[in-house]
Amino acid sequence: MSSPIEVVNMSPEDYRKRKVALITGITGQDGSYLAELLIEKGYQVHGIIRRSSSFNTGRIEHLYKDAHENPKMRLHHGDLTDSTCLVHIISKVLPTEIYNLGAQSHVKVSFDMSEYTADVDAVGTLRLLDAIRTCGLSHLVRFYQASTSELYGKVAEIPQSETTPFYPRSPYGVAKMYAYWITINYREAYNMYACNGILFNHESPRRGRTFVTRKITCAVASIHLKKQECLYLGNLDAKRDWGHARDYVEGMWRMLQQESADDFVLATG
Ligand SMILES: C[C@H]1O[C@H](OP(=O)(O)OP(=O)(O)OC[C@H]2O[C@@H](n3cnc4c(=O)[nH]c(N)nc43)[C@H](O)[C@@H]2O)[C@@H](O)[C@@H](O)C1=O
Repeated sequence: MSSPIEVVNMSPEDYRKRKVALITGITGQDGSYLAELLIEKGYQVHGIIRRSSSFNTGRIEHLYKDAHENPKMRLHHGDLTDSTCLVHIISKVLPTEIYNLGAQSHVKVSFDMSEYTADVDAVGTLRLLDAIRTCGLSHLVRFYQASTSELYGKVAEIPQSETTPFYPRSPYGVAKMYAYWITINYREAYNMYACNGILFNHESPRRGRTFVTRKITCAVASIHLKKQECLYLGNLDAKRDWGHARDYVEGMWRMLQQESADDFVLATG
């Protein structure tokens, strides 16, 4: 096994051959599908999880048994609000690819917790990008930023395209707007391979129950089982493009396998 000094002195090609991924937000819908995909592709996968008094690893339990039983996956306690731990984890793991999927991702909640949303979603992205620099890995690591169709917010045209101007309409959208531009800024200022994936809504059986698709499907099941009588919803005029999360995580991986970094939109059309 190579020492950390030998690893950071490798050529970018040899460094990437190690196939080590670090995922923030690994316990979420996308993180769990991405971890599965990367393990299948022969990556060693590392995930950052937030400390919680209750178990929050339900979506990745089938992948993570014990570090001794599954050496392909390791979890680290950490948080996007804590730069020290990000530097510590990155310097230990020496990832070849970093996927920043960690976020306060609920649009409605971002109005109730706007400062927290900005701290995690906007400044958290900056902390992660800067941790890569602090570890001296800017020229070696490939970085994926989970951007969002919420950047289009009050849409300037229908349908949206790569050239549609952004107009975020929530603290979530505005925080993600900062993350989008800081990713581009690090790409241009430090020549980092850093991509934004602007993803439209994507769903799966692993989608959290507070998002509208799962709220409705779970309610239908509960009503059928006579455990619930009615369902209360909010704005019914919104329109959404829905893809499947499993397809979209493959898109994330492909964005990091290009010759040069760019920003991409994923939607079903
Ligand atoms: C791309 C984007 O995708 C997601 O954001 P979202 O589209 O807001 O997701 P949602 O499932 O909460 O809402 C869908 C629509 O449905 C409306 N809606 C009506 N009634 C209820 C309702 O009762 N609950 C909820 N949650 N929504 C409702 C709601 O107002 C909205 O117009 C996140 O992953 C986000 O992180 C992201 O980046």
